[in-house]
Amino acid sequence: MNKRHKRSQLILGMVIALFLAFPLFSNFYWIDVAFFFGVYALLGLSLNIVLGETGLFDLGHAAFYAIGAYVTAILNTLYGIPIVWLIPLSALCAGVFAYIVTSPIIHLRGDYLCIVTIGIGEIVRLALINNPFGLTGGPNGITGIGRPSFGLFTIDTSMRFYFYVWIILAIVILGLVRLQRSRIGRAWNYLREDEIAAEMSGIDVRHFKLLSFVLGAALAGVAGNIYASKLMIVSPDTFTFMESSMLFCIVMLGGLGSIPGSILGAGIITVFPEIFRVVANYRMLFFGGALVLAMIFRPGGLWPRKREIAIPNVRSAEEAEEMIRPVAVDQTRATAKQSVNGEASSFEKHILVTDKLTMKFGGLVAVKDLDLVVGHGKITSIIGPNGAGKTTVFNVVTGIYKPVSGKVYFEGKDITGFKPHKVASLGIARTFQNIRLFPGLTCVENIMAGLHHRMNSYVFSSIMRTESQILEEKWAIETAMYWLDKTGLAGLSDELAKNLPYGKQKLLELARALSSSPKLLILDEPSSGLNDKETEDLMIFLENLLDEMDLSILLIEHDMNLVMGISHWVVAMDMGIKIAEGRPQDIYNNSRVIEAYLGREE
Ligand SMILES: Nc1ncnc2c1ncn2[C@@H]1O[C@H](COP(=O)(O)OP(=O)(O)OP(=O)(O)O)[C@@H](O)[C@H]1O
Repeated sequence: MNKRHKRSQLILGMVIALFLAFPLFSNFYWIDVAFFFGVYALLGLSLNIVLGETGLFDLGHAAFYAIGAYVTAILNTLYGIPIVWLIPLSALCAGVFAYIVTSPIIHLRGDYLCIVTIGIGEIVRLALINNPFGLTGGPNGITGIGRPSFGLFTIDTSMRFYFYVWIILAIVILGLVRLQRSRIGRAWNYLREDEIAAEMSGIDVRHFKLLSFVLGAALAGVAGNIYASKLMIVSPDTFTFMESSMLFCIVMLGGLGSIPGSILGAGIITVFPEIFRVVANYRMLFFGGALVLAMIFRPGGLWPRKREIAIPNVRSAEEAEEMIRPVAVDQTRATAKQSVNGEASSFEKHILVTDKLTMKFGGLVAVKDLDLVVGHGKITSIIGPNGAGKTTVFNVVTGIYKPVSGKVYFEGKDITGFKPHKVASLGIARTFQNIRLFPGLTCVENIMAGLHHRMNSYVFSSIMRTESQILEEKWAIETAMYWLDKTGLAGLSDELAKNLPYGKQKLLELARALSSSPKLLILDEPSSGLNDKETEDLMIFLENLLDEMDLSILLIEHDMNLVMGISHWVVAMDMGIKIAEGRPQDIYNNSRVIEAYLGREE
């Protein structure tokens, strides 16, 4: 057991001891405060999934809390369904409600999403006040809600509620920690850091955003159930915009994506007002000031998440090889395919084909009727002056833009208009002209993004830590370490991507693309910002990759030495049109290409 592990266990032991001893040295008033601390910790953690992990601004989270509380109140008072049975039902109803209301708006970002979620919160509150179908009791709410009971044991005292909520919280924390360290948690973090890079790495943006809303809402629903059974009354004035704002503060104050941070934030929000009750009128002023100061001096929150990946135990070389093998197997698939019958078919020769591809931005034709072929196992370069439309071609091929007309075929399959994550999962990986990494995540986590679509574990297997999930995680970490090593970044596994120098960031982006075991690698100006030596190393690296992986490469490059040095085929573009194509030497001497770059001699 290492030192860190021992320290964590010691801290955990102390926290449990404090938790058990707390009722012994406090009165009922403070036990009740501790209960509400637990409820707000649950709520903070639920919003942390949406806001902290996924970066989605949700200022209407109290709506999901309300759904949980009202489902419990209605079904318990009208039909006598036991409170404990209503815990999963509250979670389910809040989750389904979140799915229904956020599905149409999930594509919204930042402040737009924020405003719409405020609207959702207000609509729910107003609906509760209006007493639909006579179910919610209007402004007075619902009274007479029962207590949770387990057989003959009923949770009916402050002390029991205290243990009840904190035991549920402990189970929730365990599940969330596991989720955070799984493929699901990483996918959420990738979305928070850079949505386009995440989607291009094979992550279904819509799906994972919805998942975070649904799980966050379900957890808020559980908090609603506990709250309703403790107070035995629910009314709309609990679930106001102020309540949502307070939950927002909990997450921001604690630190985005930090589980201990959200608990600390909940502690501050619930315990401090009680301590400062004598100056009750100035409480909000104090909060506002504290939040401003916290954001200035600790913009990452009071207890930010420390990012590190638990590297699996050192294993024998054979075991490591076994783990990484899937990459090698995938990499060799094309070789076998090409050698069938000696002569490859047209589509086997050309991994990518575009047919009369056209892309417009308003009145500007960025790409016009482009016919492009990328040879199987070859390096094809697109060159052309600034604004020629090269990056637009990449964006259309990778699904970021939908073309106005024309088709894109990958391995003979029409992929025109496919979403970027679908394109990535078919075997196309790319890097970007202006590097798009996940800056706040470690190098290993960045590379693991490329492995996402090759992994299968989901919510249940991640929370339960099934054997297959553990194995898959180990495989992903081993594979990421392999590519880290291969791209010359060994030793930087736990370094945050944003701390790397520019050249290393480029390599990291390349490692992420390669880890997905692509059939076609698309590189947008890979040598920009590199010095001559680094460019030469890159050239050798790419050529070696072709030998080792049987990969096809399509690149945009301004460095003519690189283009002429490694390309098998060069396509020249100007003003959205293909003006020439051929072997590098032919293009080098082509008068139209020279003219496009240097202008016509008067
Ligand atoms: N999202 C967009 N909206 C509007 N116009 C765009 C958009 N993306 C590209 N363009 C325009 O399309 C044209 C082609 O741009 P593109 O970035 O594809 O050129 P490029 O050949 O890659 O240039 P560079 O070498 O400078 O990167 C340019 O005139 C550019 O301004």
